[in-house]
Amino acid sequence: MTDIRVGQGYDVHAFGEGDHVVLGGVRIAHERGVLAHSDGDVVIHALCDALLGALALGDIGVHFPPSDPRWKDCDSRHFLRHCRALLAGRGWRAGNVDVTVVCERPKVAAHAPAMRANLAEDLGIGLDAVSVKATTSEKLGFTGRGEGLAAMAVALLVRA
Ligand SMILES: Nc1ccn([C@@H]2O[C@H](COP(=O)(O)O)[C@@H](O)[C@H]2O)c(=O)n1
Ligand SMILES: C[C@@]1(CO)OP(=O)(O)OP(=O)(O)OC[C@H]1O
Repeated sequence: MTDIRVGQGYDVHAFGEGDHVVLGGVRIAHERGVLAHSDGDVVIHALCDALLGALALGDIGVHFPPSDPRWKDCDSRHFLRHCRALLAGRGWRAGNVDVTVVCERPKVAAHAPAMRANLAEDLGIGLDAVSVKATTSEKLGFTGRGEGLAAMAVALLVRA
């Protein structure tokens, strides 16, 4: 029987009108918001895709279609907790997860502890198993031009 699984996820949202972004469930004041059906939390969306990918369960849009009005402005932590339940129902849990946010601004590092705490709570795992990092793209590409932000995630699953 396989004892571990691994998945990866990636998400992008363009900046739009607004005064904050939500990353890892943390509201961060910013001069732009993001264009999204939900709260546009790229950290959680990438993480959900990593968790779903580890069990070949499709992606976040399969489970939460952007055409469904129930997910309009939805707190993405709801999606993450749902993914945890899907895993648990199949006998798995997250072992550790690692997320990288890519944007010039907002600066993320000071918010990483609160983001990690949210993710750890929603996944039911220890803080030491949840990593959140950030990088600029050195002014290159769409993130470098400040057109949007991206996140990449990797999740290792272990038997519950
Ligand atoms: N949105 C961001 C981007 C980066 N950081 C922090 O700055 C450090 C340096 O970034 P480089 O892209 O120049 O390597 C990085 O290690 C992060 O700690 C950030 O907080 N928010
Ligand atoms: C999260 C969902 C929810 O309807 O919509 P968005 O907030 O637009 O985010 P996206 O990363 O495009 O993922 C698709 C959807 O599942």
